[in-house]
Amino acid sequence: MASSSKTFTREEVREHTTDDSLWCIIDSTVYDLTDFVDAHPGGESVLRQVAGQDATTAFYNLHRHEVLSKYASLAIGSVQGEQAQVITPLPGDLSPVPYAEPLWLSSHFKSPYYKDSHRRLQKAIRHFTDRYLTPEAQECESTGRHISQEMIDHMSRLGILHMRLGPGKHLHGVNLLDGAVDGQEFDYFHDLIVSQELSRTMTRGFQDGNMAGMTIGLTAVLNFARDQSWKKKIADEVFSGRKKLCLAITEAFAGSDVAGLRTTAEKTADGKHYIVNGTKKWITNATWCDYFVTGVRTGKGLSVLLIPRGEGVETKAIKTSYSPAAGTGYITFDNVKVPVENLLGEENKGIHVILSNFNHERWTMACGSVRISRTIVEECLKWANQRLVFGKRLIDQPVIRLKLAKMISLVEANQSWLETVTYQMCHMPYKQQAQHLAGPIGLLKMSCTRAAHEIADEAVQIWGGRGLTQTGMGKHIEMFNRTYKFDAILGGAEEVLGDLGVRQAMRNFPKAML
Ligand code: HEM
Repeated sequence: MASSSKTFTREEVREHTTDDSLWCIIDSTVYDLTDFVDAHPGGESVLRQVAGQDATTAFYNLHRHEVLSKYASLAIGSVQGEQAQVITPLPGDLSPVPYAEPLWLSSHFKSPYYKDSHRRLQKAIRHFTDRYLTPEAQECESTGRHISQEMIDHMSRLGILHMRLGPGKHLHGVNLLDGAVDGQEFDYFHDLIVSQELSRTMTRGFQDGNMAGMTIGLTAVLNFARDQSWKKKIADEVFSGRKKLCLAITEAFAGSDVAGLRTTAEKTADGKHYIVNGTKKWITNATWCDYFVTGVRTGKGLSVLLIPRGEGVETKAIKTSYSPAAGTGYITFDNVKVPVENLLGEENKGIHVILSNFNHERWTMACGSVRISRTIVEECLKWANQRLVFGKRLIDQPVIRLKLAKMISLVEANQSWLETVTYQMCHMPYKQQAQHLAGPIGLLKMSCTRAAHEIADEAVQIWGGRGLTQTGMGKHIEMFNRTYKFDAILGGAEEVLGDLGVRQAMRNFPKAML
């Protein structure tokens, strides 16, 4: 952390113990805290108590390492003949902490699934996330500000928006992270990497605010638009970041029970328009979107319409337990006139459009949920290793080790299952995926979010009050414990997905008897 090449002996540091000159040592770096004492969020007295001393242990018991980067200007040099021991991660770095990375990224472990292009992509997107996305994400998460247009433009230029939709023709010829991967080569493992790396910002509200509406909504346009040039226009607008799009299915009347939707679309007498009336609730990104991919009731069934924001469309923010950065909204459609050309798929057969979207959405959520859980494990391992209580490190208590063992096992098991399912996705056409994988993906998502529930619970117990505090050392634990439920509800509640998995397994049950 030392920003200056000056060196001091420990004796010299010991002479600076007054309000006129107050120094201390943290990890071999010498800090001049004279002008900082008044401003220290932890108060003045604690700094006076360590004046002239080595405060390394006290510091790491109370602060995250990143505090030192933020206040690097207080460093005046280092202790003669000593070197800083604590690792300061640089953007893009892999974590050396055990279980902090999936096995395929840990030295000594092999995986049959990942090729060079996956490794290149992982490096590039991690660097992007650490360097650019995380600082904005952390700020938006706490202030509730929506993602900036600059960030959207940046992601568009790097093809990150395109990659969010998974493999497909929309990636052909697109520059993906300056050539990290060719669009034709992009498979579901690349997709998994993008999802997992982006969720490392540890900002669950912002994570959805980061174009989740587009991720789950634009696929319906790409797969079901009836006119190619219209499809291209919408896709270009959204991929370029000029227009924002979200998926508007859920209503106060119907959540996981899609068939219960009540928003109606009636055709005008001349057959050129639909008139849409109804409401939508909990719609991610709704407050700032231009297009709404909307589930509506049309006479004999459900249909899906792309509704542009305009006369009769109103959105208002819904306060949820995660950040307003997600743009979660309530939408009202009052006599909204929508051209029939905006129909996606066939009239009255919209359930097919809606359901075909679900698998990818649920799988993406499983990717994110496991990755965030993993970072929580890393946080807990670091904390248990550095926290001193009752005269020992937390990790020296068997009860803490047992909690960690359970958390690690859950994460590793789910990541392995995720990779197995992903491998199947890579080897099945989209139609077969819907047939064979809807059940397993439902069970996988359920497993990941049940695990998240256990992990959040144990993590807070390990962290105590810090796990309930939005700033400071346990901020990620607090965020996770407050928001892990979003993955357990959005995209299909755990119970509904578990049920789907078992029902699908029973559909072609053999005549097998005990
Ligand atoms: C370079 C030196 C230091 C800097 C830049 C610094 C900065 C900060 C900051 C930013 C916070 C707010 C909480 C957070 O963001 O983590 C904080 C809290 C605190 N600091 Fe420091 N600090 C330094 C050294 C120390 C030392 C040596 C001690 C104790 C011996 C100390 C004791 C505390 C305490 C008790 C809190 C409140 C912790 C809590 O609320 O959980 N600080 N410090």
